[in-house]
Amino acid sequence: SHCAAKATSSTRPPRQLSVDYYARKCPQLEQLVGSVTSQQFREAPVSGPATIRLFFHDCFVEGCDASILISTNPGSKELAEKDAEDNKDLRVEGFQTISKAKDLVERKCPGIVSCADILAIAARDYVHLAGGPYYQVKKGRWDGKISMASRVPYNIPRANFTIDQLLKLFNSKGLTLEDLVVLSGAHTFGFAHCKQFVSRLYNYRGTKQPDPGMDPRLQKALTMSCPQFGGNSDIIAPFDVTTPFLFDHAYYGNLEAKLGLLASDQALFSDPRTKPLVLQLGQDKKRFFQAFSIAMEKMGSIGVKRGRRHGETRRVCSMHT
Ligand code: HEM
Ligand SMILES: [Ca+2]
Ligand SMILES: [Ca+2]
Repeated sequence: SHCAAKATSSTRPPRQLSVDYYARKCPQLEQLVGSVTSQQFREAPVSGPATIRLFFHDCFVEGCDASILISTNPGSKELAEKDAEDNKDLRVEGFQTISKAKDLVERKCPGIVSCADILAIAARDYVHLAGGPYYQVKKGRWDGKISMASRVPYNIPRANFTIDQLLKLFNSKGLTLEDLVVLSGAHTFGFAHCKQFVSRLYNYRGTKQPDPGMDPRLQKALTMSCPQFGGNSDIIAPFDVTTPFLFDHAYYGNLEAKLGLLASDQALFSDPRTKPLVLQLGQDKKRFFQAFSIAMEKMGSIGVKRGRRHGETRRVCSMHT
């Protein structure tokens, strides 16, 4: 009847992604993206961590909709997401990867594939290229119409967040305590600027002492690159002192050894809710890889859009259509 029809249309099933979404319209999509990511990876390995972080920052603001890729309109008062303070340190290599892949995909399958899906595929490619797991990527995300710097701050976690703050934010995205621990494992590669951890090196919480949760040898080494005041703001340190370019489970072993770089990393080991999982993942690479694949799929489906009302398919990822 009339009422039943109305009920179905307003309670549509959750927007679903699928592995074979482009099977008919762009069957060679993954190869096209793969040719770009493998070349970029050879020429600039930092493209890996750069792109995975880009994907994370995209999904946490407005959902996985490529809102992070939009450039601020010259002359506009409102800044786009990528120009927000918390996104300033996203490396260009991530943006370049997506722009190159999109150019190639547009040549072969014009007007078909969203930038959001290309970002999800490229992130997976780099995880695998760096030695991590290979997992299928579900597709069907539309690109978003909104990109506002003002929506970034309360959606992106900070290096000094407590586990309570991290959990609250992750829960608000539909992610669990386990997802938080597992996804933080992405800090198995890549780098952070001194300002993100310098508060742990000299005067931790006003004690005039370093953070007791940091190994003294790591603390010493980091003070060499990061002076308390007036250092070079371009200096970076690896998240994983043992294998900074390899996607492995060393991150968790490092936390056990007090070698976590950010306070938010080391907090995963000091909090009794997350410590058991850190210990397990540190001992079991296979388990970490499986869990990471599942958690990336979950993160990759946050706030997914479908249809013209909320979405668009861009020709150029940095510009709305
Ligand atoms: C749990 C909360 C998290 C916090 C507080 C956090 C914070 C940070 C910070 C401060 C940096 C350094 C930025 C810089 O100085 O340039 C960074 C880098 C990075 N983050 Fe996270 N992050 C978190 C979760 C994640 C997640 C979930 C992922 C991906 C799944 C991720 C992937 C990365 C990667 C790969 C880098 C290195 C980027 C590069 O070298 O270019 N992070 N993160
Ligand atoms: Ca987004
Ligand atoms: Ca590593």
